Amino acid sequence: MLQATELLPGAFHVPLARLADARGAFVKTHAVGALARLGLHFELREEFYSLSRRDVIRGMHLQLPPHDHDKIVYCPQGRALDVLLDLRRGKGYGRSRGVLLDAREPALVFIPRGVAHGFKALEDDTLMVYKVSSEHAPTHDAGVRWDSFGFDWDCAAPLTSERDRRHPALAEFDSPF
Ligand SMILES: Cc1cn([C@H]2C[C@H](O)[C@@H](COP(=O)(O)OP(=O)(O)O[C@H]3O[C@@H](C)C(=O)[C@@H](O)[C@H]3O)O2)c(=O)[nH]c1=O
Repeated sequence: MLQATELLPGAFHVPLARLADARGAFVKTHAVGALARLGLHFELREEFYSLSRRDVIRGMHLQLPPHDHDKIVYCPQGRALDVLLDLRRGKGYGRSRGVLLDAREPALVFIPRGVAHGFKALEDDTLMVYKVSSEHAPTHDAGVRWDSFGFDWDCAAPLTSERDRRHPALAEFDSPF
């Protein structure tokens, strides 16, 4: 893993080495030792992926205590604007950060519990892979409306889910973190 950037306290963008040869490319996406060198200890409980067309916006999602979890995401196909929103009470509350995830320049994003996650697909067939440190708990699967926290998504007509349109605005969200 290459030089990491801290996006929000405890949230990291970590570039991944892409080893290309005549056959194609090789990318290591999980290395416990490299995460530990960033002070990160991650216990995998579930892994899943989503496929999105261009201008799909998913988010902003997080699981609430006691089912809260850390999350690692990466984009092995396509391109996405990945977005984090800090919902941990304190001076950083409500702060957001966006970072480009491009399969051609692989990187992962580590998202600690208490930080909501979302993204906009910048291309058709954008694949997002997730790893989470607790199991899916539908009763504790929460969110904040994607257009309620002042982030510029630069998207006139996003395709969103019914569930994502019903999330509370940031101003209405009662954070347990
Ligand atoms: C997240 C999740 C969903 N599901 C189900 C619920 C639903 O029927 C279907 C699709 O779920 P959603 O509409 O919530 O999928 P989606 O909007 O893609 O949810 C994802 O969004 C991004 C931004 C994240 O950060 C992820 O952690 C995850 O919350 O899959 C599971 O069975 N297990 C899971 O862990």
